[in-house]
Amino acid sequence: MQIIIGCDHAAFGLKETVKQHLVDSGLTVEDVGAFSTASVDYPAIGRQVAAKVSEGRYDRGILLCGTGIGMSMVANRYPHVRAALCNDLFAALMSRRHNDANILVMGGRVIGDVLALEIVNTWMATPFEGDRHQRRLDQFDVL
Ligand SMILES: O=C(CO)[C@H](O)[C@H](O)[C@H](O)COP(=O)(O)O
Repeated sequence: MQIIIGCDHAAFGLKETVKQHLVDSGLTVEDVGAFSTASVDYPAIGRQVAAKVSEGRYDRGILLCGTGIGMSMVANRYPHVRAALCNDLFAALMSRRHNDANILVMGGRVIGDVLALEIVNTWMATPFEGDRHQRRLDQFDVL
């Protein structure tokens, strides 16, 4: 599975931790930054990740910012992107089972590294249940 990851300055440390965890798990990860804690504007990073997932160039994306809210807003403007803000394990589980989320968003100022890695593990391992949930996803793109 090909993963693309991005963050802003507020979640740089968490991004490094998550990226290393994914690489250690044998996954290929493209990192589009940020590459330090110097202040950057999160939309520029969120757009890179969302565009590549939207185009089908990556199976899954991970976006990290201070709260996760701004990255979620940016990513969900792209067709075929289902970005889910998951700062807890239940949201991570359900975003995969019911929403087939293809971008995981977390807030680096909200959760700690240990919980974040558990969320990543859950989100990566949980399959989409399809059926009635697919019917509902099919109703997303009405414009
Ligand atoms: O949480 C955010 C917006 O939803 C962003 O992730 C940013 O991290 C946050 O706004 C950055 O704030 P800062 O005061 O510029 O560090």
